[in-house]
Amino acid sequence: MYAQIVFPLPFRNSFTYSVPRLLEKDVKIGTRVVVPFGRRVLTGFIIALSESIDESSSGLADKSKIKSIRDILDDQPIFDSKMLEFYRWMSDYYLCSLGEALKTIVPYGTDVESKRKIVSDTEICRSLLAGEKNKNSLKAKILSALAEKELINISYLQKIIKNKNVYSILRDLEDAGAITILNEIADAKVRVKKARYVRIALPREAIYDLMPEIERAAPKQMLILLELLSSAEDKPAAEILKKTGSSSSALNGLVSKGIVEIYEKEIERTFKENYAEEMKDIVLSVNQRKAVEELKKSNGKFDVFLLYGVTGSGKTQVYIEIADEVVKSGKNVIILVPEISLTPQITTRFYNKFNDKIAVFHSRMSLGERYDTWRGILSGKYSIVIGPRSALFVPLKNLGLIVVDEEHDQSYKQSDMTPKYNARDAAVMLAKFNDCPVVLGSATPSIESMYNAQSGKYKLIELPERIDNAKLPEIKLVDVTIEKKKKKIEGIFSNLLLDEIGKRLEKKENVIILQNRRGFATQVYCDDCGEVITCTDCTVSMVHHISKNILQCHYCGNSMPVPKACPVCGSVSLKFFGTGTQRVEDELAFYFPNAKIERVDSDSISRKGALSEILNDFRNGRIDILVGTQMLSKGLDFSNVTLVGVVSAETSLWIPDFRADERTFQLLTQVSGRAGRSDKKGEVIIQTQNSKNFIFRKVIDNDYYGFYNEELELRRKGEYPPFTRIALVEIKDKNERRARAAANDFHKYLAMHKKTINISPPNEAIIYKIKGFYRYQILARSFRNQDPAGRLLRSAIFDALTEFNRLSRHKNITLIVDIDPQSIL
Ligand SMILES: Nc1ncnc2c1ncn2[C@@H]1O[C@H](COP(=O)(O)OP(=O)(O)OP(=O)(O)O)[C@@H](O)[C@H]1O
Ligand SMILES: [Zn+2]
Repeated sequence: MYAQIVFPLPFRNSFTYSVPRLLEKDVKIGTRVVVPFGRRVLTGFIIALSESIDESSSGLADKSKIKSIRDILDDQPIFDSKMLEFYRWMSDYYLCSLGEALKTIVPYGTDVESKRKIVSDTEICRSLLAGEKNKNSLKAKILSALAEKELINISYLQKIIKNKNVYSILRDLEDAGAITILNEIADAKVRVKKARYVRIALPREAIYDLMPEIERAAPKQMLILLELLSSAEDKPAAEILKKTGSSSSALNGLVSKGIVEIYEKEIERTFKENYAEEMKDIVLSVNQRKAVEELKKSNGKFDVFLLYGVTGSGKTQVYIEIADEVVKSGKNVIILVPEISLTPQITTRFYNKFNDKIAVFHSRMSLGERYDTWRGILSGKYSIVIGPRSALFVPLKNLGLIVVDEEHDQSYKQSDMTPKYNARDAAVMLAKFNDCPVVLGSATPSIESMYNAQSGKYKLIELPERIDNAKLPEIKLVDVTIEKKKKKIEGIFSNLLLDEIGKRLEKKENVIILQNRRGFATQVYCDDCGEVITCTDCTVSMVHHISKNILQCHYCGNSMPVPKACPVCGSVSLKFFGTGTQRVEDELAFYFPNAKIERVDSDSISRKGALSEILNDFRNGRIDILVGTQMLSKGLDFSNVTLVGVVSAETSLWIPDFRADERTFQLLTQVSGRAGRSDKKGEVIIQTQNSKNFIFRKVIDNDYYGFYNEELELRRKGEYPPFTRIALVEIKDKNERRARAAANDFHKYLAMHKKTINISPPNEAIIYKIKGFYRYQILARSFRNQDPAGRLLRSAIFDALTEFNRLSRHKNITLIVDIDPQSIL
């Protein structure tokens, strides 16, 4: 039997392996296997099985060269043939290999990787070294290292001789009998957790008979027995020993008498959310009921719905109702939410309804907790999975519905790793392959999704009103430049905002203050020469963090002490500029010394559980004011919040990116939507230096459609999505010249397609250097009417990649293709 295997690596073809007789009964399409690959051992996915192979077509010269599978990792498939079609689409659409697409199924840390070691015959190595004429040659260096040590890791060898190209020499040495290369499989990073459990091995009657004797001779054993008899369930050995204060010798005594047995049992690691809310009894409003009825019209078949419901319109309850219907019909549901660690509220509400039928994923879980939850899904334990973008790829069978909450959110885009998928768009495809409906919900739908709804591709459902007749908040704009002239601004706050905060504190109402930059001051510059202190590895300014009194780069994490003088001219008049959340918190504490203030940003909530605690305290009135970044704009539902303040609205508006307006509109509308969600009226004060920008009018008027229409025109003029399909190619290297040369090369190959697609010249990226890499970008686009599915665009890039890898002298640089990029910075 033969298996076709793909690897989570950039090569696109599959490889043929033979299946040893012993493993034949366990190999299945969709399982992971461990196989030799070149000189490594890798984990791959079986995508096909066959009894024989067609030697002419597989390009194999010799059947005897086919290697065999070593091991099978999964006892059941983690994907089926339908899923395989979906992952083929992913690899085709995002231009990655099938193996790279399949890798998204597997939770991080469960791969088996190879760690290779060399065992050397030091004698032979020494004599070979003596025979080397050039003692500075690479071979001589390798030999002298091997003559010293009998056992050495290849990676360590590469490090001490400062050269990676050791393989061909090592192969020669192995042929010469000087060394043996061992493949040692390093264990996966996560494994099933097991613990020793104790159970009673005799009938109770028999034990009662033995008791008097045990009590007399071994009182500790008696304590253990009583503990075991007191509960109906088996207990972990460690727990029993601790509880009875006895040592393991007492327990072993009972084992040797045959009274108890010790066995191994799997411990399931689960995450317990600290945040809790009571379950409300909810009767759907008329609009909610209508929405649910609309959704049910799909009859379980593929359909895409855009649920546009204003903030506080009760979208969550609509998801819960429809999910409940689907689960009752025997099918399963995936709910995607943005960066779930930030939204314990929505998970808690689902949890209250579905209890142990629901599996929750989020970034605060440990690897073990994730792995166990994942295996629980595979074994069919759960009907609903809720999580961030990666939850789309869980091995949940029999899918009946996908919900993407806050579909406009940027965090659905994978921006760090290949494939750079957008989980919202992938969700639509996954629903298509499974022939089930998908619901995209938002109070600020993305331009693309609304365009699809307007053009009839998606079905639009609206929730135009807030629950319980709550009104949308009243929004006021404060022009900081004008207020400064009138001397109506102190520090970073306008008098108006300070007054309003004061009023809320008196009334014991709550306040949310948004400033979308973390740190204290976002720029440090020299007042004499104008030098701005930037990161040594990135072309961005360093941010002052006051708690540790350091400057930190938010792109690479580099930090340094605050300099005493300008590094260029030596002047001591360094100025701190730009406002981060720490400074906002600091100033608020100055104006309102008696208020309880907490900060929510990625610095302050890094500790597990910190966010849940803060939100609990906020809900229970132990915190008056929350200050934070965009984290505060997402889905928070606290009825006592009556004021939202935005310190400076332009943090995202000035970013030179075609989505800057859209992002800013969404952020301001969403954060405003946290105010006035109950009978208490809400108010929002937005401070800006840019009051003329059109988006502010739209935010103030709660005019989503007005914003949409105006922005759509700008996109049409700028030739951006949804009118074009775009792809961003990033070429980067630590060597500036090489990066530029490679970008020019790639551009040359891509330009061969300039009849069908529109290609920008290779430009320096706006952030030219990140983590020491110089970055060049090429923006490619095709027009929707000529290339509706984006096929021309992708095939042009694919061809250029092939040519580049075949011909360019610079192919060793890093090249990243981003289809449908979220930003072009
Ligand atoms: N039919 C109902 N009757 C009473 N209360 C309801 C009803 N539906 C929802 N609610 C409550 O209304 C509040 C707002 O609902 P929810 O948080 O789902 O709004 P949302 O549309 O998701 O808003 P946002 O987009 O701002 O996150 C919640 O506290 C929820 O429990
Ligand atoms: Zn940096």
